[in-house]
Amino acid sequence: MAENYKIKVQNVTKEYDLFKTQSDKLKSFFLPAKNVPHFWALMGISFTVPAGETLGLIGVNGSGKSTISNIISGIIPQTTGKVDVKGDTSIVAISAGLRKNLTGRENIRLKSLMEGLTNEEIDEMMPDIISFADIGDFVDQPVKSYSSGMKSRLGFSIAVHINPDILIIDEALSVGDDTFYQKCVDKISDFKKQGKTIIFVSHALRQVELLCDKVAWINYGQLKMLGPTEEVTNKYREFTQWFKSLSKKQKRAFESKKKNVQKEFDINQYQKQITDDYSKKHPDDRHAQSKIKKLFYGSVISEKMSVPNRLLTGFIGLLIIFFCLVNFSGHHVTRVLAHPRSILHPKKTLYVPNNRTHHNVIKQKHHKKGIHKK
Ligand SMILES: Nc1ncnc2c1ncn2[C@@H]1O[C@H](COP(=O)(O)OP(=O)(O)OP(=O)(O)O)[C@@H](O)[C@H]1O
Repeated sequence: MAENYKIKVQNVTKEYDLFKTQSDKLKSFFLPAKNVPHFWALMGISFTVPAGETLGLIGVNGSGKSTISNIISGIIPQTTGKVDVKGDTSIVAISAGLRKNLTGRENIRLKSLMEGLTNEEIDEMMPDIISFADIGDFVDQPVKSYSSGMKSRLGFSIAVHINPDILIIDEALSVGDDTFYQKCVDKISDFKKQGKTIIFVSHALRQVELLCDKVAWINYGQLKMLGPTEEVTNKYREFTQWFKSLSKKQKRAFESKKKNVQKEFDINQYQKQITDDYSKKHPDDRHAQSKIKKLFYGSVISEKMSVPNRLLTGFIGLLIIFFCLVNFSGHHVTRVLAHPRSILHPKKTLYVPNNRTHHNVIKQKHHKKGIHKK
């Protein structure tokens, strides 16, 4: 029987390379990056969200909530693990999805087209989206002139009117005023009644308690707890109160210890641990290793180029440079191949194909000027 879930996340990790400069990042595209520190924003997260459930994601700043939401929405890829999402997702985040140089109205059209709506459907929905966002004449101004509250209103309005199967709300309600917040809560409740699936990322525990059926507490890249809303929020409150009671020095030491674990995380060790756990549960399965390898890497699009791809890209780059130099030298490519040094002695005129040789071209020029050599 098929499992009745909308989102299934299995052993998901996310690694970031902490490049010092943009040029280091660009270089790493072609050459293996050396001495670049790594940071594992997620160190193996697994959970399932059944259809119709509202799951809250809570955790301190930098714990990985946005990273996992963005992976589920398909905005960024995971480093390892499997993410299975059944249906269309629409994400509302304070800073996601709006093009700052386009007007509000243009953003509505662009985002709706990207979600597969036709121009007729968008024309029909446009007044409702504008009215819900309640941003007045600003709808025809570029989004870069909006306050964060206005961006959030517009983003939320577009996302709910597109009517996705799965709605992901990342901190988008935290910047709106009370009236808009109430409108959003009503809309989210409507969504819940319609049996839609929602992921709600927030630091506002009261909002989480009001809206969520279950809560996942993400703690420094790991799933610390998943369960009924009150159980998890109560434990999280205890943790934040304990953390607040620490001195500044103790807080810094605690955070740096956690971040070091994220820097030193060993993906191979983690894969081995998951394989061992699987083998203990299924002692007769001789394919445990390959199954876990497939689970880790089977659905991952690598952001890094493999060695053959690096070599191929480098070779194509060299070919392009070679043909540019040949063209610049004015010699025929066969001559350059036969006498490579000729590339260092460019002709005065560029290579002319067929019978329009250098000599003929000069002759024609002289002819036009009326110069006749005997
Ligand atoms: N592009 C990136 N490059 C390097 N590190 C990144 C990148 N994006 C996120 N991170 C790091 O990954 C970790 C998780 O970030 P994320 O935004 O998911 O946390 P969060 O729980 O949503 O935080 P907040 O509550 O502050 O929004 C953080 O330590 C962050 O610095």
